[in-house]
Amino acid sequence: MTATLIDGKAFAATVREKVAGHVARLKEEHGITPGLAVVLVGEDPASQVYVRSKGKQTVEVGMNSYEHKLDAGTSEADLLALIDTLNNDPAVHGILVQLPLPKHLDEDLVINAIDPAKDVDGFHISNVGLLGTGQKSMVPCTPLGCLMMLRDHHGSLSGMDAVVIGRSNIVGKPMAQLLLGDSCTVTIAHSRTKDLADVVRRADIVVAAVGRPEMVPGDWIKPGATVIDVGINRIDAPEKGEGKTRLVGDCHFDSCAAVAGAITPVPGGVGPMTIACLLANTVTACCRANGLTEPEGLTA
Ligand SMILES: Nc1nc2c(c(=O)[nH]1)N[C@@H](CN(C=O)c1ccc(C(=O)N[C@@H](CCC(=O)O)C(=O)O)cc1)CN2
Repeated sequence: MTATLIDGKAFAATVREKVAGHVARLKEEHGITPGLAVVLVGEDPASQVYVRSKGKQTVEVGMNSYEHKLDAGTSEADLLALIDTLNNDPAVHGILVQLPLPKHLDEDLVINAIDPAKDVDGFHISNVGLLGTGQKSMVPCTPLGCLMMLRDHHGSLSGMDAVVIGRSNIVGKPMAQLLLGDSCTVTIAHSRTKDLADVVRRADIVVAAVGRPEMVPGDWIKPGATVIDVGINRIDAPEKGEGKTRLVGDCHFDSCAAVAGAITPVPGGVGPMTIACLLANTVTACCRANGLTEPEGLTA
């Protein structure tokens, strides 16, 4: 491997430390404790792990955590009623509904019921519009984490060629907006993109967010490029024993790392930054709600 490893786990720890410092200041100087409400509907095992981790890390940085675990059969009306209660609760500065939701619930309707000022996921249509027009918004956590790591590694991103593979509302589209905001020349590639390999080969920055295990091989990567791997895919790992699995990204790590200048690993890359940025967004939302100066370096 020749690439520098961008250690998301270590970087996330520094973000959490900064968040904890701001939380302590909010308590001491203003008597305010930021509060984050996380809503989980159903029993998806991965979602349960993420929600537990969010609650634990929220408390560790000194904030209040409010967990709402609802039955898989919860009606849309009951979920919307809970969101309304949280929207009107002054102790709650951030609201997050864990995705995916069970099939009978309309994700767009539910997300757009959250007060945009408390939408720490940045998925509400108002925040999407504000980000798209370069205005102050809540920024989705995963792309924000990627941007923080890229800025930390490169300093300025101005003028760099960036290719985002994947056009999801949660990662691909907001990631492209953020890179554009930092004056990159941005291409969004997807499943219908012609000559994907050639498109990716032009990029100084590759952000892979397609959810297809090891789809990007090293020979697609321009020598010295920075590879940000958003994918978290569980695959069979018979080499570890019968029935065993392991996590891989959307990029084939060994071949990409042999060519890239820098690369994020999976696990331990983008994933830990997602929760760290959620905490950062909650502090930002709390400061904005109280008319206080928001923390520097924790937003886009
Ligand atoms: N409302 C939301 N739902 C979902 C989001 C989100 O940002 N908001 N993102 C994902 C899940 N997610 C957080 O919710 C998340 C995914 C992965 C990680 C992480 O740290 N992954 C580890 C590996 C974990 C493992 O061993 O399985 C890593 O990459 O190192 C954190 C958060 C979908 N839903």
